[in-house]
Amino acid sequence: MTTLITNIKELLQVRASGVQRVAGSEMKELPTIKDAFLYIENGIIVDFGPMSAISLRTADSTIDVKGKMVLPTWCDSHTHIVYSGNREQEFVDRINGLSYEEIANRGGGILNSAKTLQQTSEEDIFDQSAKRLEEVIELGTGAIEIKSGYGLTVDAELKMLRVIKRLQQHYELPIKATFLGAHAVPQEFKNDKDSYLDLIIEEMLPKIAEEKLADHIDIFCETGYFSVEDTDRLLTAGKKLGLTPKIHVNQFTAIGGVQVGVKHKALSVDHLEQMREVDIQSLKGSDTMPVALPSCSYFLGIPYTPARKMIDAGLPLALATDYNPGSTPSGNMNFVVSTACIKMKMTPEEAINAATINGAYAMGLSKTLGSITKGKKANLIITKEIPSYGFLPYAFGSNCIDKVLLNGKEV
Ligand SMILES: N=CN[C@@H](CCC(=O)O)C(=O)O
Ligand SMILES: [Zn+2]
Repeated sequence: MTTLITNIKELLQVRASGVQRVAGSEMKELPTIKDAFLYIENGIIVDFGPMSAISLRTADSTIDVKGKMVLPTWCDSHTHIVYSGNREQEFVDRINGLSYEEIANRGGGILNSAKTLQQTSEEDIFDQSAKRLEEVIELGTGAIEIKSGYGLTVDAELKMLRVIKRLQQHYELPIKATFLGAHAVPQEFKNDKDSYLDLIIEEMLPKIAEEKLADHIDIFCETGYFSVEDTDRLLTAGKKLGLTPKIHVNQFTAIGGVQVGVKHKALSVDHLEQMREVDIQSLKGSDTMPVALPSCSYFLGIPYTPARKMIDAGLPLALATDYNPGSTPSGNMNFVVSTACIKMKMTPEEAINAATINGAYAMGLSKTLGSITKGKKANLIITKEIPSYGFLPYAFGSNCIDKVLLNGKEV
């Protein structure tokens, strides 16, 4: 099966193979080809270039996209889209003055979602999550990471991970699974957090490894949740079973989460709304990708990750949604890219790099996704007619996407 896309107004994020991520001042550059073509064979990008260099090719289908742009699909490296029900009441409670922390302390928050999920069948969770996944694919997401963490019992955590596995089998896009059993301390372990960690390490992890249900291990390293010592212990255990760390740190307080992540060679450290100079320094020279989640900052009214400081210090940065029922009930990467420009003062080039190649890196997928490169998957966004690529973040709230292709096929 071959597809030829012709008359592309501008082909964005064109990279030679071997570029796995971009950092610091490199993020300001978004390589493009104007008036381009792109050729796909069996779901893989096999050729592209200026229209003037198009050779006589036959294709099973041709898409003429005059006036439109083509770019790699968004790579959303941090989501919790497998959940049950919603938390609109907490949203209203926050409008009326309660804080996220106060709601959590009253048994709301993550524990509220866990209670609902424990009472929902696997089938029902699958159906609810599949709807969200289909919605974000239409919004241009072509690779995604999904976490467990709303189960908090052996059975419910396994149930979540099995739903993720079924999503992997049903959908065309790559899905990475992350085990987040240490998302919150369940009520019954309130005064005995160590026993909950024992349960995770001794019962959950071996089953997950045996059934090959996860690629990554995550923990909410945060005041009132899990400490740096807990994080160290869990990541050590997870790595022994082949799970790569990808962790929640520095959302509300900076307690050393970045350092423990770097120590364990985490693939990414995510949130980073509270960044000290020492945290920026710790990331320098490491292979760990910092990930910002601006929709979470927007929804909770908390600070934004200091992207400018981080990029200006030479760091790479990825952008993701954090789609979840409590802090970010949105999986719209277009909104993330706009908000990064508007609120974090990232340039359109930086934001697009952060949401494509760097997002792919934060999932361990940048060899196959995240750029227009020969040999990579043809997971592509075809925009509507737009004047420039800067229009994508500028026109926040508008849907600028005409078509999404996964493995070269229109969805
Ligand atoms: N911060 C920890 N976990 C999620 C929120 C979970 C929830 O409120 O349900 C996050 O990444 O924002
Ligand atoms: Zn999260």
